[in-house]
Amino acid sequence: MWSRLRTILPSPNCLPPRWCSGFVSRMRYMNRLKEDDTACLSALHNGQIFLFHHLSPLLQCTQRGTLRPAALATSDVQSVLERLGSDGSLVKKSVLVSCLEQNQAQFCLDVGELDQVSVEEACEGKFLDLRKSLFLLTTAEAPILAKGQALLRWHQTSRFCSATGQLTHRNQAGSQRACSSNGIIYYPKMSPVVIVLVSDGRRCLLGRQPAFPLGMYSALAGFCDMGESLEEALCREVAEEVGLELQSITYSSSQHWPFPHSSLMLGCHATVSPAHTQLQVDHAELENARWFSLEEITSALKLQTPPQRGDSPALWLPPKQAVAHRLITEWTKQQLLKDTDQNQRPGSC
Ligand SMILES: NC(=O)C1=CN([C@@H]2O[C@H](COP(=O)(O)OP(=O)(O)OC[C@H]3O[C@@H](n4cnc5c(N)ncnc54)[C@H](O)[C@@H]3O)[C@@H](O)[C@H]2O)C=CC1
Ligand SMILES: [Mg+2]
Repeated sequence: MWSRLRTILPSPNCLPPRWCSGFVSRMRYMNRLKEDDTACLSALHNGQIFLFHHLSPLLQCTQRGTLRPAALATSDVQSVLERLGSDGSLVKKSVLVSCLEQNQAQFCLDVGELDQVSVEEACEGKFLDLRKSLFLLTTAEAPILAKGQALLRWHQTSRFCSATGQLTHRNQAGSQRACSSNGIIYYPKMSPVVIVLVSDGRRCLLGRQPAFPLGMYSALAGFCDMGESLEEALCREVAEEVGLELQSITYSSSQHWPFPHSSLMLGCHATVSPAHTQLQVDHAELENARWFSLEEITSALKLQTPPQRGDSPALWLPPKQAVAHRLITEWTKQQLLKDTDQNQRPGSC
């Protein structure tokens, strides 16, 4: 078995907009807000807030009937909270997540201590589970919600120092917490996860976990063990879950994923020998895994609505925002190109 990691430049839509004018100044401004509590508080007063309720984001319906995250002016959020009987201190629990042009900072805030329906009515929106939201949202704000939820969850579960047992206190941006007794600083935690679309040259391999929505299959994924490289983790996960040995690995792109806790998903393509494609699925990890043809994948990519109970079983793919979807789309394009090349070769009919 051998593996090779080739770093290729992801397609432009995977990259942060660093060539847009103002990118450097925005990044430096964000960095300053993480270090300077007074500047961050002032940015919060002039900024925008995405509200969450018990980690579910607030979405609003657009005039075109689509959903988008509600980016509310901090002053409006402040008035709503005051009307609902909360004192002004709640807004200060916002966490910094992004920055618009003209250095307008964006924050996320969980108002789970207030009545959900009252906030929804006051803000003309609905709090929706983040997983469901990611299936429905098409806007560029989806990653901001994922980041916001991950940061909010980290603060909710990191209130005590694991060395002293004392309370920890956050900075204004919410980018770190410090122990009140010995000053140890804690930063938000992420787990590296490998995700791989395995191909035998003609078909691609997808797996299904019991908790997935009806009909959904995805690329194989798994947490990296301590001490492992990306390549080692990929080879181990594929061997464990489906009993195959990888021949080659190509890096595609990465993604932050907030479920179940924060992960950094490292997305790759891999190949196995067409002579060794027999699967031995570990049913403790996967409900099923199987090879899918290009035709099956292209039909699934066209589906607009998820299969319902009672429908004939149809393949349903992860949402557009998931790196798994990106890997599947990249593989499909590559296969279609290969087919076109073969058909254009002299002598092909
Ligand atoms: N964004 C995307 O396109 C996709 C994301 N994923 C994500 O990938 C992640 C990993 O996939 P799985 O197949 O579940 O992983 P997995 O194959 O490693 O199995 C999960 C098990 O690994 C163990 N584990 C080891 N280290 C862990 C850690 N740091 N945190 C939690 N559990 C750990 C636990 O026993 C857990 O039950 C999942 O969180 C899933 O949400 C999965 C598929 C698609
Ligand atoms: Mg897995």
